Amino acid sequence: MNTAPSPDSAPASAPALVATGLVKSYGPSTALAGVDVRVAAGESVAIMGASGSGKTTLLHCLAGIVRPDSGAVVLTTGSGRFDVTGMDETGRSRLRREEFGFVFQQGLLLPELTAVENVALPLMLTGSDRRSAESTAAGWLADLGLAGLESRRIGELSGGQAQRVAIARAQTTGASVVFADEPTGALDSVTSAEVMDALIRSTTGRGRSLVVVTHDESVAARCARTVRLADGRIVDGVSAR
Ligand SMILES: Nc1ncnc2c1ncn2[C@@H]1O[C@H](COP(=O)(O)OP(=O)(O)OP(=O)(O)O)[C@@H](O)[C@H]1O
Repeated sequence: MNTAPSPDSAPASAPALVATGLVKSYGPSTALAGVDVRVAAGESVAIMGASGSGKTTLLHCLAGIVRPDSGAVVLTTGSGRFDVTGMDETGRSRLRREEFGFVFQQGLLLPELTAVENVALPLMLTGSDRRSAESTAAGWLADLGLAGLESRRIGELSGGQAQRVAIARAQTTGASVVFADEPTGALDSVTSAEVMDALIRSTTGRGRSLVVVTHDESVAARCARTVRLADGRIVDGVSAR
């Protein structure tokens, strides 16, 4: 990342995301009832569980999108140690831009932009000029097997191609951790396998961590470890370390 947003004093070390005691309620509904989870550098972790078990809430707490009612999330990267839960919204939003990448089911790509413009956007938001951002973006598109499709708008791509554009976009800023929520939910099984391979290769293959929320056992099987939630608690796979 360019500049460390308020790191505390710990020395730089390999990226790792450590959550302890996460509790989050929405009115009377308890989404997380005390979750501890650790994601090591270069590790891929699937989060599984029935609908309503708290998967997306956990992912959002880990990524600093949602602040838990209690508990802590700490990210350690080469840039420093970040108290994700202790930061204000401005700090968390900067952390999300600079240290985290996101891939969602629908990709959240901007349909009016081309593939290369979508991938270049996060770089331009962190200060790169258009020419160098698009050059880096084109490199990521090629890495994900999309060379030649740079100028296509998102609607002119297949679902699998669009998800690979979303994966490229999540990588451009050098994210330490990539979060994916049902990244293959809209794809057939063959395309899903290809997209998961691309996602894993471009993240853990480069030492980044990957956290994937999925209902699909075949997607989870491609991750190094699966954490299972039931009623806001981890029931299996608490930590490999
Ligand atoms: N913004 C919100 N407002 C109110 N309740 C919420 C909100 N987000 C989640 N919840 C509730 O918290 C619980 C956990 O939701 P969450 O979306 O984390 O589960 P999930 O396991 O991801 O479910 P699904 O697989 O259906 O997406 C559910 O009871 C849900 O209704």
